[in-house]
Amino acid sequence: MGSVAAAAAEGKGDREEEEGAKALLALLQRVQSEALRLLGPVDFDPKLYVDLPLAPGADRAAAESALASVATREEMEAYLARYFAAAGSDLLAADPPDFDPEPRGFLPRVAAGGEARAWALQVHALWKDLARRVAPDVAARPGRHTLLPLPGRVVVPGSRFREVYYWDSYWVVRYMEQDIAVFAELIGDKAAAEIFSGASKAHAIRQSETICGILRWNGESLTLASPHRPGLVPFLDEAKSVRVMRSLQTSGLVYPAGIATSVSNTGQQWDFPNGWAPLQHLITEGLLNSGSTEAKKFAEDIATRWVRTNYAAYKSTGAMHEKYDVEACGKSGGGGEYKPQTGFGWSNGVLLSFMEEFGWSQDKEIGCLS
Ligand SMILES: OC[C@H]1O[C@H](O[C@H]2O[C@H](CO)[C@@H](O)[C@H](O)[C@H]2O)[C@H](O)[C@@H](O)[C@@H]1O
Repeated sequence: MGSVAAAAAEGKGDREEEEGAKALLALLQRVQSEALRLLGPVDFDPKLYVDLPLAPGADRAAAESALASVATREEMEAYLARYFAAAGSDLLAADPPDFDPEPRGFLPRVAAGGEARAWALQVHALWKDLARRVAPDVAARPGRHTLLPLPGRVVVPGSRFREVYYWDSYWVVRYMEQDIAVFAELIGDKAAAEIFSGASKAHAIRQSETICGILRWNGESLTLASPHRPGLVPFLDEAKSVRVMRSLQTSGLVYPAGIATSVSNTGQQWDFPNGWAPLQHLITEGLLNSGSTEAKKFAEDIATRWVRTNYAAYKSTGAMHEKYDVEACGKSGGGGEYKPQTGFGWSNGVLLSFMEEFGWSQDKEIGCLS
């Protein structure tokens, strides 16, 4: 085939894939509505349906027609098994061959031989479970998947959150810029692609100069790289820092196991009594960046509560959680639209970041103080 003809054929193929992707989304929306009708709200997780890739060899048009005759929960199960592959099956485990179970410079201020360090190493090992790569079929036949292809390894939050998440990634890995550059390229935003690609390269250079506290696989950092992020948390002068701290201390948000998300108990997950790792981290960073010794002590106090509750919950459940209940040490969070999830990207990143920043001495109790 001549090059013009080949390019035309390729363009036609791209258009077909694009139309296929739109049609798949429309079909999955219909499947989702049907599933809600048949399963009822309790057993229904809306995210499952939008994550379904077409099964190898399954025909989308046939799946569209067959949906009309699905009338029971059992028929829905059979229908899904026939036409779709499992949700998340287009993200493959990506066990990093060069994973170092205890990298050089790992948490230098956490006492060797202690319980805290043994646990931190277990949390570090969780990155292996959370590493994924996108299956080759996603790029080859995008019309059969709802996932966007990313070129390298990625780290996912965990459980039902099977793909890369926007702000979660900040607490997981600084290399997020690389992924944003790819997404920007995909939607044709060349300017954004250049900015984020440049930022990614700049971080890569800075990362190679920073040794302590950065864990690497293949030259990529997999934890929150530095506890100090200029730009994200503003620097306040000492007087303002103390005012902000007092206001936080009297806000009704400070609890034995961390800072609550809000004072309203609505049953929603971003409300009381839940505490989320990124918020503990942002507040702690802000206090640390202040010129006030008292604010810095308060930052350590918040981090200590958070580490203890994470530890106690890990000991009793064997998992790191997406959110925690700040009312009691060792209790994971709940509420909202889906079952509480474990894994968990940003919780692990914040925990390791706190351990790095504040250390943990041999004689400091890691469990809950009763
Ligand atoms: O269904 C409620 C929300 O669930 C997701 O958001 C939650 O998990 C994300 C991944 O950890 C996290 O980035 C977000 O802050 C959490 O609220 C989903 O991404 C949301 O679209 C959805 O509304």
